[in-house]
Amino acid sequence: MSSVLIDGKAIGAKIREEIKIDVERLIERGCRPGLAVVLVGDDQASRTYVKNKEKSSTAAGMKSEMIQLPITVSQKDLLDTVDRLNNDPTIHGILVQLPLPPHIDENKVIRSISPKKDVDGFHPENVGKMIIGQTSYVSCTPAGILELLKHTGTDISGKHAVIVGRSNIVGKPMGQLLLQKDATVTYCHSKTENLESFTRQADILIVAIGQAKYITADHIKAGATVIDVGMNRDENGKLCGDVDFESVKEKAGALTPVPGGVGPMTVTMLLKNTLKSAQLACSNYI
Ligand SMILES: Nc1nc2c(c(=O)[nH]1)N[C@@H](CN(C=O)c1ccc(C(=O)N[C@@H](CCC(=O)O)C(=O)O)cc1)CN2
Repeated sequence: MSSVLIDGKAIGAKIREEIKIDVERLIERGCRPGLAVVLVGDDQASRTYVKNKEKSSTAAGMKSEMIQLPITVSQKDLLDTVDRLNNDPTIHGILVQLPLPPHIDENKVIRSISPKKDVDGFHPENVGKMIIGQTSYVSCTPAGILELLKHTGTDISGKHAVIVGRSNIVGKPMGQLLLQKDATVTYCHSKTENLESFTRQADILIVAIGQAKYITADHIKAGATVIDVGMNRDENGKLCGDVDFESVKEKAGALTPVPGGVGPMTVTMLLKNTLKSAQLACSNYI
């Protein structure tokens, strides 16, 4: 393997230790950060992520409340649950696990979360602030990727960052964050013609398309930093990313693995946002 492996598990663990210390400090001052996670239905992957969030927030010393609602829950009951959490002073961060079942209006649910407790950074108020460079909660996966780039000393300013994928929670905010760090940003997506002609120009390539091992060594420039956001199962049922790790590792300068790359950073950034929300809320009465 010629490329540097970007170890999100290790970097995330280091940041979580720092978060834990700050949580202890806040508790000493009478304020325990609280995170509420709402899960609708029993999708296996979502259950795993939610359990992980619950476990990680508890390990950081936070209060953790997991609310599981049936897949048949009405939109009203879900909005009422969010409303209750918005008004609970012991809860500083609220997230509703995505995806939601089709009968629920996802945008309406996201908009119902108080922007002050929107630790996922999905509320339009936080997205808008992020785009114009104001302090806000930033979507956890792109925020985690920025941390990975920082920890690996990757130059961003003036570099060409190519984002493959344009979701609201990863691709779009990722490009904006890199733009703020003075990268030249290109967005590619399912309708992009001749994808390789763009990805081969990338100094930093971020891939979030949900297609197992789609990006191969032929798609990349030698020495590029490649960040794999994918979470798929291969033909043997083994977890894999959107990047063909085995071929790309021989050509990239640095590369994230799946698992152990971006995923652990997503949860770490969630804890960081929850801590920040608690610090802000508690500074009002401490
Ligand atoms: N409300 C939200 N919903 C969803 C988000 C989100 O940020 N907020 N992101 C994804 C899923 N996700 C977090 O919720 C997530 C996915 C994967 C991981 C992770 O740590 N993956 C591990 C492997 C896990 C496994 O073994 O299955 C890894 O990459 O090492 C964390 C968070 C969609 N929904």
